[in-house]
Amino acid sequence: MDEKVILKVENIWKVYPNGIVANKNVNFEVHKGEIHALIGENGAGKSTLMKILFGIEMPEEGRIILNGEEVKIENSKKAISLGIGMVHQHFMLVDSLTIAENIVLGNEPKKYGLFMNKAQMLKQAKECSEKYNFNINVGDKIEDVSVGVKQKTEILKALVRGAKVLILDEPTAVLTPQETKELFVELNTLKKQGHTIIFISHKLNEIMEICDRVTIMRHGTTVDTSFIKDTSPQDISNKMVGREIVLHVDKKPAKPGEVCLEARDIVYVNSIGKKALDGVNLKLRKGEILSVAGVEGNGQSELAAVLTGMIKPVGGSLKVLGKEIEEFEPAVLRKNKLTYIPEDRMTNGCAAKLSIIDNMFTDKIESFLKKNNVFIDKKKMKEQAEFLVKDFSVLCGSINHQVQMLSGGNIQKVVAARELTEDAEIIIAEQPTRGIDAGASELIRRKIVEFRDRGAAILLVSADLNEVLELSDSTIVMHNGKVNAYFKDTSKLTEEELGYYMLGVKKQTEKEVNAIL
Ligand SMILES: Nc1ncnc2c1ncn2[C@@H]1O[C@H](COP(=O)(O)OP(=O)(O)OP(=O)(O)O)[C@@H](O)[C@H]1O
Repeated sequence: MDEKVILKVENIWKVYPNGIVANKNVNFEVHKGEIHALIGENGAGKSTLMKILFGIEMPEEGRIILNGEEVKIENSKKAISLGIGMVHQHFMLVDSLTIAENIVLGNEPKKYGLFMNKAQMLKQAKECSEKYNFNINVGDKIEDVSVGVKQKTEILKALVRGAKVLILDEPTAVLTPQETKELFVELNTLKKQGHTIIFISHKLNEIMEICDRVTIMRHGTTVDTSFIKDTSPQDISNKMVGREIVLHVDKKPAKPGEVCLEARDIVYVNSIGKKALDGVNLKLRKGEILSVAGVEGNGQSELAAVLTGMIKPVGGSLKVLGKEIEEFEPAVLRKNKLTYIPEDRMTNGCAAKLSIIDNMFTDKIESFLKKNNVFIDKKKMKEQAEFLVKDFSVLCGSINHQVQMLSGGNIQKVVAARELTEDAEIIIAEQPTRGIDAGASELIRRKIVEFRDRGAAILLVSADLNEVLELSDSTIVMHNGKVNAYFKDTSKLTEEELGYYMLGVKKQTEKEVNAIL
């Protein structure tokens, strides 16, 4: 066995109970001390392969060789004992505990073998964060820290448990440019200390910046591995989808029309009594894309939830298409032609156990009634669902498959296909392309611009600053439940500048912020 290879998978096959072959004959080799990117379209089989390496799924066939020896990884405990760690996109931390407590959770140092030794625990956590040059205060509570710090905690948790191979699932999806830079410095430190990192991402520019090699998956199998220095974003996208992906969406200047959504002094208090929205004002006009930027947890999600009737504010007023809305109810708002792509697609975006076709049309049954107004035109419904599946490139065996059987990105495409309907006049799109591959992301971005050009109003809540800068005409930035900046013309902004407002390092005056009204 080649000395430099730390992990090798050979001829892996994984067939899910519904017959979907998620991994077929996968061969993948990772070198000791490298940052290795794994990229592929939604549904290409990346998560399945990583779940196999972390013991969440077992393959039907194939071998995993770690440090030259064949291993069986029956569960995550075994993966951890073998030195494999994984940081998922959704953090698995206890909010009410400190960073240190989270890091040692399950392995707490004990006094007399009984009580938690707090001093020892803090010391251990501090030493670990210093060893890896992580600049954090281990005594802080998770509920008080930024997303970037939560992510560092997750990485430290894996390192404390002895991870030598670290799998990171889209680690930059929720980070500001500054936090991403910091993460990359830390990853390079880990690399220098001999750790190996598998970096799953849809972001080609980041892969080019931080990774040493890249493996491309397509239709369940690994099709190519290259050194980053020998490849290019175009080359990677060609191998991934068989064509060059246009990474930029052209758009003409906006022609904003009348105001169709107006929120005044919105206040929302969350379950722990904190003002998650503290007097938010905004006006959204027809024919414009207004984006809401912010580090996660600064009120953007709550704002989208209030505007779509998912949660009730304790103060403020809302006008939709010129009418004052008394009841902030989803049904009332939807009647006013407001549609919503929620951030949490599994909880709010779909009924996971229902089929794709049912998810697409549950609230549009009336439009499929036959002339007798009794029976549903199932043929028309099927045709329409098949059209949308094709139009949004949803990878699925059949429109009758349960949504929970789809890969994350494909679930998002089903939700987007359902919400970007012909008659939508106001679209609230929250992280619409998160977790979506570059090709499908290009398609959704183009559709959003098409809707704008047709006169719809779009409120785009996105943590992806490249998306904010590319799509939006105007931008607001949220920090600590308030709008702390309003930019009428996004084209003059840079990611770095936005990052400063997102972190609260910069702040506009109230007059500048309220220029939106
Ligand atoms: N639990 C499951 N049951 C049945 N089929 C599944 C299950 N999980 C995934 N699949 C299917 O396996 C295939 C590969 O999915 P996987 O999640 O590995 O893709 P992926 O490359 O990680 O996609 P994404 O980028 O969207 O996360 C897809 O066709 C998906 O529908």
